[in-house]
Amino acid sequence: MEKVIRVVLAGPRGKMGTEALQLIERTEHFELVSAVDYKYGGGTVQQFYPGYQGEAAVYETLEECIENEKFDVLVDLTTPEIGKKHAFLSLKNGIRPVIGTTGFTNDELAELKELASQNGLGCIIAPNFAIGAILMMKFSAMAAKYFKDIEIIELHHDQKLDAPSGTALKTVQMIEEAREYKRQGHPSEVETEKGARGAEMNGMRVHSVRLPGLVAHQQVLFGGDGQLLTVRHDSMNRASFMSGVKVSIEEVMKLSELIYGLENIMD
Ligand SMILES: NC(=O)C1=CN([C@@H]2O[C@H](COP(=O)(O)OP(=O)(O)OC[C@H]3O[C@@H](n4cnc5c(N)ncnc54)[C@H](O)[C@@H]3O)[C@@H](O)[C@H]2O)C=CC1
Ligand SMILES: O=C(O)C1=N[C@H](C(=O)O)C[C@H](O)C1
Repeated sequence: MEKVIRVVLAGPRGKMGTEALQLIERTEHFELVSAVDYKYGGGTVQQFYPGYQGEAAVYETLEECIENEKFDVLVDLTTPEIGKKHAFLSLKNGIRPVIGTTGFTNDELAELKELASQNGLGCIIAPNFAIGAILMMKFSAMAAKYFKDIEIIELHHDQKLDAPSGTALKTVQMIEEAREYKRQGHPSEVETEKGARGAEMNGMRVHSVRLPGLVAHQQVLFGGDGQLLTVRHDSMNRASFMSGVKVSIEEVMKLSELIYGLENIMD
């Protein structure tokens, strides 16, 4: 039998958190120790997750949870601001973080990497847990060797707090590793309306669409002489992210360093 991994979930009532609760519950070798939720602090998970048979308590803050519980992994599916705070706090307290929130700067990633290595702890920061999205990024990096003119369009639901998405930022980073800086468009182009050409990153243009009805989508457009290539991924629901969350909880237990992006733990 596999060793049981004791998990705490931050953000259990969110769109991702609700899926993650179900994943933890149905996975035999995962144990939900407790949840962190500012609204239900002092209560139990049963209060907002009908049908749940366990006794996991809810803490208002991660600090309180760490003081009272023993666990292996923190899964964070809250907000960019809280995800960052929880990543540092976990590593400082001997807990392995699996962070799904986005918005980490390079300096913050470097600081967390150092902290994880110093403490010999695994830490996974995953801009996107969906296998298809990881392949979309890998294919984009491959294509960038041959097509230097690139525009990224990421499309998300209108409740998303950060723009561009973590996936778009990671895609830019992976493309940067595969191609030199190249400024997109005409050298003398002018935006008569600010923002019309999107954000400029390593010469690429990144456009963020926010609409009700969307979940999480991205297309990377490559232009060449007389040809276009589009690499696109669509998450139609949050279940698409759960196999990546499961693998991350399992893999973070075997790591003693920080991994940024699941492509680094895929064969
Ligand atoms: N890496 C990935 O593959 C994915 C990452 N995400 C990211 O995950 C995060 C959550 O996404 P959704 O579930 O769609 O958002 P959501 O808004 O539905 O859920 C966020 C939850 O966090 C809770 N929360 C806020 N502050 C908190 C705190 N201090 N302590 C505990 N809980 C707190 C909120 O009450 C809410 O229930 C976002 O940052 C999003 O960008 C979303 C989908 C996929
Ligand atoms: O907020 C979301 O929904 C998502 N966030 C991640 C991101 O910023 O890339 C992953 C996915 O796109 C969904």
